[in-house]
Amino acid sequence: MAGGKFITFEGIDGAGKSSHIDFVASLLRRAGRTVVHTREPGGTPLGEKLRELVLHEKMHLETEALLMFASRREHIAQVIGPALERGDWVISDRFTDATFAYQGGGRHLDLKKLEALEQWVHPKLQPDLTLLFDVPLEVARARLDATRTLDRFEQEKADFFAATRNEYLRRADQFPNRFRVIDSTRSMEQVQQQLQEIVANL
Ligand SMILES: Nc1ncnc2c1ncn2[C@@H]1O[C@H](COP(=O)(O)OP(=O)(O)OP(=O)(O)O)[C@@H](O)[C@H]1O
Ligand SMILES: Cc1cn([C@H]2C[C@H](O)[C@@H](COP(=O)(O)O)O2)c(=O)[nH]c1=O
Repeated sequence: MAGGKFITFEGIDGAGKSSHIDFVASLLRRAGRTVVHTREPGGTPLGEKLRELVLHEKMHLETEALLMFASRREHIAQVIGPALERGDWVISDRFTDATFAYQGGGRHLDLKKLEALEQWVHPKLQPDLTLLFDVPLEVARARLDATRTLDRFEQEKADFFAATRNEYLRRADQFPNRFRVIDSTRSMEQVQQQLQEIVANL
């Protein structure tokens, strides 16, 4: 795929990633890039229907993981792949690292099964850059409690988020060339400053 780059935003619920996506998108647009801003699960009409299901219906752990990858398959076919082919830059609020962190780390699904699904669904596609917004659980929880009605994931207990966060950090260690860990306990301005430096170096 020529020209464009694929940037993903990750972190436990309430870490602050969504607050900074528009900021990064506008930095890139100012630099003359065409930006496609999307999200997972979701990003397509079918993916958004699957999002409603996985965020609100009780289901078997493996069904949940398979639906995440079903949504992703459609997302790559309809949105991510064509955008990168056109040379656009794609910013996605979550991608496959979220499945490893939430279903693998948080729910303890065998990582080998997830690796097999990843190989099936996108054997050649990986983000060029993954921004991991990292905060202690209590900070994330306080931010969520202050702002919204919680979905099925957001209602999980502290040990689920501890395991999810650990898996994110383990992957950041495993793929240091792709991940940048953002200390999201800092102020919005400080986080934006760091993002500006990262984007300038892309
Ligand atoms: N650096 C920060 N300092 C203080 N508050 C922040 C910071 N970043 C985000 N917030 C606030 O925390 C709340 C949650 O942020 P946001 O929705 O961006 O989190 P998120 O990681 O995208 O969560 P989710 O994945 O559940 O959507 C928002 O009210 C936001 O304004
Ligand atoms: C892609 C993906 C997402 N999730 C979870 C993580 C979040 O709790 C929700 C998505 O909502 P948000 O607005 O981005 O916070 O879904 C998951 O468990 N597995 C995945 O692969």
